[in-house]
Amino acid sequence: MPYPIFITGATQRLGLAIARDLLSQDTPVIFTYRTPKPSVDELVHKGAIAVKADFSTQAAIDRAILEVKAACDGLRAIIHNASDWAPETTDESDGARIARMMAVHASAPYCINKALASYLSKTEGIADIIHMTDLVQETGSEKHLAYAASKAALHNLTLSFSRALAPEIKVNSIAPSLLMFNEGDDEAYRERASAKFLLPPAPGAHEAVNAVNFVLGSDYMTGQTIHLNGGRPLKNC
Ligand SMILES: NC(=O)C1=CN([C@@H]2O[C@H](COP(=O)(O)OP(=O)(O)OC[C@H]3O[C@@H](n4cnc5c(N)ncnc54)[C@H](OP(=O)(O)O)[C@@H]3O)[C@@H](O)[C@H]2O)C=CC1
Ligand SMILES: Nc1nc2c(c(=O)[nH]1)N=C([C@H](O)[C@@H](O)CO)CN2
Repeated sequence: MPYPIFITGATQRLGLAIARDLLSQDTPVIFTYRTPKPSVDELVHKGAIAVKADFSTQAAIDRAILEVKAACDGLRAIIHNASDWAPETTDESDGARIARMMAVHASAPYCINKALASYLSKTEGIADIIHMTDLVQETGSEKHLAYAASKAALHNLTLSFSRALAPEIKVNSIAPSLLMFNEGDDEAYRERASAKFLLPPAPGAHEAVNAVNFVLGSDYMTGQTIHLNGGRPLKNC
């Protein structure tokens, strides 16, 4: 039996597509979820192990790490997908918002990678850590300042962990921009967004699935970012 892949926030959209794809390849999966929903049961029914975790607090991050350690002897990979695309208008103080964004996108991956690196080292061949980041780590975002800053921190962790964990563990990022629209994005938003890309935006979750499989299949790539952004940085530059 191969060691499992641990994926955070795996019960909707990109994370769910990645988890389903791994299970279809007979790769065991351990996943976290925050909100109970039918996809939790679906993944468990397919053999995955569920860990309930809200990464907003350090205590919850530490609890999740203990649960993952109890659920396996080793890991093939960790995929940090859990994320909250919080705008600057959320009903909380600025201090609370930046602390929460940093907890979910930087503290959780940092603590999980440090705590589980020895589990990854047990895998036969090279193990992987994949950080789901975002184009805005490089551009910033006037509507999602705290979110963008925390994704930039995660990008930086890709660089540091790739140095610290080689050669046993590869560490890479996948940095999307608009792979999927959200429910509630109206036609005007979709048209405005589409004008910002060289390629038609919102291609779907399979783009992330393909990128994950490429990273897992490579023995010679670490500290890198796969940019899935439809050429957005080159539009009108
Ligand atoms: N979709 C896109 O176009 C883009 C995606 N990305 C990145 O790709 C990844 C996947 O994107 P997407 O599928 O759209 O993400 P979603 O926002 O749809 O889902 C992210 C998941 O993260 C979980 N999550 C949110 N907050 C927390 C928290 N505090 N603690 C634990 N889990 C939490 C949610 O869990 P639950 O549902 O259980 O509450 C949710 O299932 C993310 O890292 C995202 O930033 C980057 C750029 C563009
Ligand atoms: N956790 C999430 N992060 C992001 C999402 C999302 O829905 N959940 N969406 C985006 C946008 O598609 C953005 O890329 C469009 O400009 C970014 N991050």
